[in-house]
Amino acid sequence: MSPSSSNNMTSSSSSSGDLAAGGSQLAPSGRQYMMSSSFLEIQTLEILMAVIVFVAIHSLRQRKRQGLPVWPLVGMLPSLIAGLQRNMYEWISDVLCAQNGTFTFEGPWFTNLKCIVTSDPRNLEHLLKTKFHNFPKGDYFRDTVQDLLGNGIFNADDQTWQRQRKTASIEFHSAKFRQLTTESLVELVHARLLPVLKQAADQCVDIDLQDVLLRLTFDNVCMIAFGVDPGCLSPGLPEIPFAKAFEDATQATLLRFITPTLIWKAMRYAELGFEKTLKSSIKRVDEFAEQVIRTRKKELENQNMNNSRSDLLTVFMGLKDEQSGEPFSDKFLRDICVNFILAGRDTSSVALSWFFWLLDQNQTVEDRILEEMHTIIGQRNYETTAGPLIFRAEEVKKMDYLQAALSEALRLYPSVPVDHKEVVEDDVFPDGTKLRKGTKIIYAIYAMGRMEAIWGKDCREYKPERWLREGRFMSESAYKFTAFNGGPRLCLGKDFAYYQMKFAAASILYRYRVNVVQNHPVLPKLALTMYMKHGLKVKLCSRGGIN
Ligand code: HEM
Repeated sequence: MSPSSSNNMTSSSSSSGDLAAGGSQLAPSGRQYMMSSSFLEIQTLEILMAVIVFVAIHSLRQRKRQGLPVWPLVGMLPSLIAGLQRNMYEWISDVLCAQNGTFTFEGPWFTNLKCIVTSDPRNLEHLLKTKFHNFPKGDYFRDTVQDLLGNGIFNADDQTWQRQRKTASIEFHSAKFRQLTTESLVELVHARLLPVLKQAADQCVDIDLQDVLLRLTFDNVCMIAFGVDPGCLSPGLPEIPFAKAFEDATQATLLRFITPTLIWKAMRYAELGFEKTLKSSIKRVDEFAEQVIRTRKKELENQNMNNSRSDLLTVFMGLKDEQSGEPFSDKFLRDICVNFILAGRDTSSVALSWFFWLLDQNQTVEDRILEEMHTIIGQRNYETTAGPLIFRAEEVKKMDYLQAALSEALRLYPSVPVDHKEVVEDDVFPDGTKLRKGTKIIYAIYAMGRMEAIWGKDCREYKPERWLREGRFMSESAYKFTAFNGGPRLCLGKDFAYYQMKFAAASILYRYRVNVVQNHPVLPKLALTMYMKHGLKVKLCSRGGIN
């Protein structure tokens, strides 16, 4: 109803009141005209209301599919928007639990927001392993993330992907790379992380642990991917423009997935809203990557450093494009670097943040981690007691309970909460869902951790014990626990990530109790990886007398 029609109705009702009182100033013909025109307006309104109610009831009754109302024109979009207001991942989990693990989302008819969402391990195995070639990332995904990720490993299929995977895999499994990662971690944790935490503890100030951990993994991945140290984790926690630009870019890229393609493309063209942010943040990301590539090229020209460096960038610079026989272009090197930063920075840090938050609520789990840690240290020879305690690689590997506690955190809060594939040829999922060529598939990793059918009645509880058999850590099928993906695209950094998380967590827990600040709001943020929306504000309590 328009404001003017509302005013008319008010004035007409008051004039009818005046009429009843016999006090009207209006001539009879004017009065009749007023009455008939208000009558017409009311009738039109009533008809309009009746049509709206009819359409609503009809669509709710007739077209409620998979528990979700399908509205004319806009499909299931209203339900998605309502889900976004609350917590999108919980909304998806609720729908999937009610629909036994698979449902079809239908967006507005004029958009391409239609996809099949699944959390069924049988479908996951089919998707990620058995019929791997029938489910690439696909054109829709590539088009959506192209501006940020280019042709890097996350965004590539077929030979472009295979080439990067093979090279990176050899590198990740080389002794030199393992040595680089272990050494860089000792340096980062002991010379940077612990002093920053000590300062916060000594001064009794709250600290955003997620921010600190993101700085740690950012510096770490830059060291192993680029061979440069950006110094993000240092006293005073300086703002690093590249890190900020990277975060803005990943967030804006995710928004493209929930915006009709035509709309975000128009926004990109007109440089509006999140597209404007994306453009400027990608520019800053590119500037950083280009500078690193230029510097490395100069270094390699001036000195023969090929043998002394073992970072990924140097390895890829030494290779040639199989098709052209030429060295890789700077643009391709930039894509490789940006993809590895995304892979290595935003995953372990957010996983650790959820882990510390869960630990704060589960004292018995923390006690068991400490007990395990002290038993392992107790097996040391006593000639090495001087100086700060630095966990050794073989000790970290023995920490089975800690590994179980981290896996349990990842089960409930996977760093990559949803992932995407596209159907190449018509197919059928093992659960009977028909898949048409070109259909988009979302596999809901977050929801999988909340399925009773997969984990049992206690699926929402934090129980590291479910990962242990006779005290030893036992990994689960990648199609049931998909936090690291599965099949040929299994996370390449999985072993490194566990080592990194265990080393950092043990080094912190050995020295501090991490208390989450009371009433600090903890919610997932809508981004490509599962950041905590408001960070993780904590107070650190020194365990006393430990260096
Ligand atoms: C808790 C930590 C981590 C988690 C939960 C995790 C999870 C994942 C997931 C879900 C994927 C599949 C993504 C996709 O295909 O869309 C993936 C791929 C990948 N991860 Fe990780 N990751 C972690 C840490 C790391 C680290 C530290 C690195 C490297 C420094 C890394 C390197 C990679 C790479 C290179 C891929 C691409 C594999 C491919 O497509 O062939 N990850 N990871």
